Amino acid sequence: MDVILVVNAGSSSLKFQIFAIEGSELSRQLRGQIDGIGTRPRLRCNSSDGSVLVDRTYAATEVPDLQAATAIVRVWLRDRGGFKLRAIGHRVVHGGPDYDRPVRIDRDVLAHLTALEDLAPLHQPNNLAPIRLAMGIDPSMPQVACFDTAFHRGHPPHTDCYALPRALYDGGVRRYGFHGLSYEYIAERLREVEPDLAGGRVIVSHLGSGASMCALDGGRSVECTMGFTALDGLPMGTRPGQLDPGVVLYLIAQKGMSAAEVSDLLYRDSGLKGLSGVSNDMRDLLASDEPGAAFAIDHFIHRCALHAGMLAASLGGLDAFVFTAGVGENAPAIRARIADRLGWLGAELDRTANEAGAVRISTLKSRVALLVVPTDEEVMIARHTLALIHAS
Ligand SMILES: Nc1ncnc2c1ncn2[C@@H]1O[C@H](COP(=O)(O)OP(=O)(O)O)[C@@H](O)[C@H]1O
Ligand SMILES: CC(=O)OP(=O)(O)O
Ligand SMILES: [Mg+2]
Repeated sequence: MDVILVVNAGSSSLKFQIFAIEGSELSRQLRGQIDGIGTRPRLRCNSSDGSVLVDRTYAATEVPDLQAATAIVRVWLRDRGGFKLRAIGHRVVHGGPDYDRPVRIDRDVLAHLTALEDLAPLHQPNNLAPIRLAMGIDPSMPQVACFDTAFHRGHPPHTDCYALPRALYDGGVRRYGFHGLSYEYIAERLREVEPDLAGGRVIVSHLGSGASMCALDGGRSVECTMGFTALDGLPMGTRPGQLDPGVVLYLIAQKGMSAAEVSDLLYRDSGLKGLSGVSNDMRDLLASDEPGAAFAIDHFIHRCALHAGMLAASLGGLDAFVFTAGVGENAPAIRARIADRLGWLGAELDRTANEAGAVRISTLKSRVALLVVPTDEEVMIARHTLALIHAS
């Protein structure tokens, strides 16, 4: 069976899927992930009919990082056999100013993407490591990079610039936005499940370990809370979200911190983890009695509400608000608190539907449709990969 392997290295998880190629169609064969990397690692993989192929937990020290997770997944996939690998599609978080669509990877592309590693230190090195590994094993294997940033590349310059001297914009310092594969998938999915809303004004809130919101106007991205890097916008598992740059200057000038120390603080020790002193994982915070856990959640909800207001302003109103990703799909208590803060926009939560995990979780009289739509960055990557290998 000819297949495409899709690899998606997030900040706390490694997700993978295998799709059989059936002409111009794809059929999912298996879907797996190691999540909780460094905290509570768990390898799970299901076949297309939902049956469990593996479900195994590890000690945090056994899977401390993405590299260890990649090694485990590689061995597990190799032992399964039965697939003829035709191409590998990768999620690559940062595409910089030059890539506004997926690209077939060669050594030049890889060098270009390597130069962006510092702009996405939690992701880009992890995204590129499996590309290099596969290139070393079989240089002729087609590999495709699909970017988080590409879906947002149509933002006009006056919205994706910072108010800095123009030369910096020209040199690439601009708001790129991230989670674009997730937003592209949701925009397509909305056309199937909610065609009337898909053409309207929609905010998608991708609330996972990394978190952002995207304003979709008629299915096209017009704003994203993330910017030059995936640090901006909402508070996240270990990242602070929006921050006065004066804090960074203060830490360097007054506290004597090096750039590397500030980077570690902002990428690894802030967000829910830094604020709560308990965990970066929303599940742990929801289960905790520590006052820090409740405080971090209060902050998260508050910032989500503020950013939702900003994006609603960018759209000039709101027709639908979509929850997705790890927290958005699985935490009804968080959805309820965010939905309550959208009341001024006319949103009204149906609490029973929310607890039951329905797709539409707003009441019939709600002026804003509240939806839960599971994301699938991997199928988006597989579609792009298939299109590129067919085109070449
Ligand atoms: N049942 C749940 N309740 C609350 N939060 C959850 C639940 N399941 C997963 N999460 C949260 O989702 C996060 C992972 O989201 P995900 O989108 O998979 O992240 P990423 O792709 O950034 O690694 C976890 O850190 C956890 O906080
Ligand atoms: C861009 C980003 O933060 O991605 P993730 O949520 O997968 O960590
Ligand atoms: Mg993710």
